[in-house]
Amino acid sequence: MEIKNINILGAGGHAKVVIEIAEELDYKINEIYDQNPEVSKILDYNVSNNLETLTEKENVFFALGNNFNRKSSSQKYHFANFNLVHPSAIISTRTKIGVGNVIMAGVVINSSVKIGSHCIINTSACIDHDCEIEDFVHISPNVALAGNVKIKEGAQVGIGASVKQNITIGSWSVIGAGAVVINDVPENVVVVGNPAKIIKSVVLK
Ligand SMILES: CC(=O)SCCNC(=O)CCNC(=O)[C@H](O)C(C)(C)COP(=O)(O)OP(=O)(O)OC[C@H]1O[C@@H](n2cnc3c(N)ncnc32)[C@H](O)[C@@H]1OP(=O)(O)O
Repeated sequence: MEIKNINILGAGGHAKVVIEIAEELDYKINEIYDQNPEVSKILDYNVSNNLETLTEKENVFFALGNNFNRKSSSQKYHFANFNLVHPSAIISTRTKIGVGNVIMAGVVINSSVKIGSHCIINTSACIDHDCEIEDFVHISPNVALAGNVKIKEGAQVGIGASVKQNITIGSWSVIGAGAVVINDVPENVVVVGNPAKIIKSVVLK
């Protein structure tokens, strides 16, 4: 049987879920890295803080919840050319999908969806027909995207939010938990509520 190797960058809460999906899919986890010198263990794995050696590694999977950090890591490291898809996810065979994405338990992706690279499609999210999700996006748990929604680069749709059909959410914007989005959202803003309204600009960290 082919041995599938993976190195993981990130050792926080999100990384725990990524690790368990990789285990479920029979990946061999070579090493786990985190820049925080106070983090030396995750689950039952040791964590290396020597990120210099990570530049030499292949198949690095970015288990980082911060969308901007996944983008900057993708410019530094040899990223994984595969996706980690939980076996319980239901994904239309007509989905086009890049690399480095994690698709968690209970996700449903319907017909003709496009997903870029290094996205998080979190637990039980539903992405309906013809949606387009660009790179470095995070679709949080229990989000519902209706048909033909476009989520631009680096945006985060917060837990439990709903987005009406044909809506576009601008790059790096944040949709608050539980929001109901019925109008297009420009780039670099935070929106909350029902109906979702802009409350501030996004400061990228
Ligand atoms: C597995 C996982 O954990 S995946 C991660 C899932 N997590 C999420 O989806 C979190 C999404 N984030 C949120 O909802 C955040 O509250 C944000 C991004 C919308 C705002 O966060 P902050 O920038 O820290 O704003 P802050 O907490 O200061 O709130 C600003 C105002 O908006 C209000 N507000 C914040 N979030 C929401 C929300 N989701 N819905 C309604 N109002 C909200 C606050 O009450 C506050 O109002 P006030 O000024 O009248 O007091």
